[in-house]
Amino acid sequence: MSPPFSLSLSLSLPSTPNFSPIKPHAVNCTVVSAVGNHFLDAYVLSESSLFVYTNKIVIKTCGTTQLLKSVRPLIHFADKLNLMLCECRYTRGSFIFPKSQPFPHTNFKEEVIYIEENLPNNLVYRKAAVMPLKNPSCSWHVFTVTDQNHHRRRSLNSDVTFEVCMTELDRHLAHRFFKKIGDCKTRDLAGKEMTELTGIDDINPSAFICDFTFDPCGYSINGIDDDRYSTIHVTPEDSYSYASFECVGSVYDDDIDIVETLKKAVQVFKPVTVSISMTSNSREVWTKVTRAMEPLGLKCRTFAMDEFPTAGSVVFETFTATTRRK
Ligand SMILES: C[S@@+](CC[C@H](N)C(=O)[O-])C[C@H]1O[C@@H](n2cnc3c(N)ncnc32)[C@H](O)[C@@H]1O
Repeated sequence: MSPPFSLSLSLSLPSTPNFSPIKPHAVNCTVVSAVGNHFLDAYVLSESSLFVYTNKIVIKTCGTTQLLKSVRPLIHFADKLNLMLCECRYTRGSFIFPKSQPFPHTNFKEEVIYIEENLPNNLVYRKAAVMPLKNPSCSWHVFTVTDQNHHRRRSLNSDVTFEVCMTELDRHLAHRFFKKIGDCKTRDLAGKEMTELTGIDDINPSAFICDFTFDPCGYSINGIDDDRYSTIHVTPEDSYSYASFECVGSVYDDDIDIVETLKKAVQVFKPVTVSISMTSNSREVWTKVTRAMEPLGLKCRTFAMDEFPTAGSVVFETFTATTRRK
């Protein structure tokens, strides 16, 4: 029997206008940098990140990429390695520029149909939900699908995955993600400098990182810490500034408290709006998160919770700044 593997896809929010990078492949993004350790390989993409484990692939893209077009080739290559897909998860926020999204990202229903059409027949247990349903301009979309052997299995581990979207970043802080005029540093050096200047290096000091600066602005970083990954992507342009942060941690970790990590990441940007999705087996973690955002001047505006086969509980909260930032 083939060993099982799982596929996790997430689409980040904005489409970034005003540039036309060379994007030769089906999904419309390319690998720009890579690191690896004993547990996983982490790739920075021109539009976000890709993490490859022996039994799992996590791919995150944004803008006008066609993320879901990766499903068929990934399954094809997994099959060549004699791996059998046992679980697939797709998540995304609401599109900021829905009309700019190319097929198959036309609407959530169509996206689910597209994924289903491209999945093997063994994945029979499906659930799709929009959270909260009543607020389509600011909601979290989750689709999970699993095979017979996995759908009842509630993972016993304490992992929690945070997917954070931040908009209207503090202008002064966002401008630190622009290259200085006349700066001829190599991308590696410029990336290292941005990582230190912005305090991103302090989010998880034990992570092995891979940072990348774009020209004339924009920044991406992947961090790997044993079997866990974290990633940040920054679009600092004033009129549509945006940053995403995603990480995996444990609800029981004391040494690297996952909620502290989350707080540090939000403080790097001091955004006006933040949405946080938490996927875990713990129903308690969201209370810690809500409490942690208050001292940062962020008030919880919406809350939604749902259960998904194998994924566990998904909690989605949105926050806005209580005082308008400059
Ligand atoms: C960090 S990159 C891609 C990450 C994506 N926005 C996300 O949130 O996942 C986006 C930023 O890089 C800049 N950029 C410059 N050249 C780019 C390229 N060739 N491809 C993608 N982004 C580029 C954009 O203007 C934007 O500020």
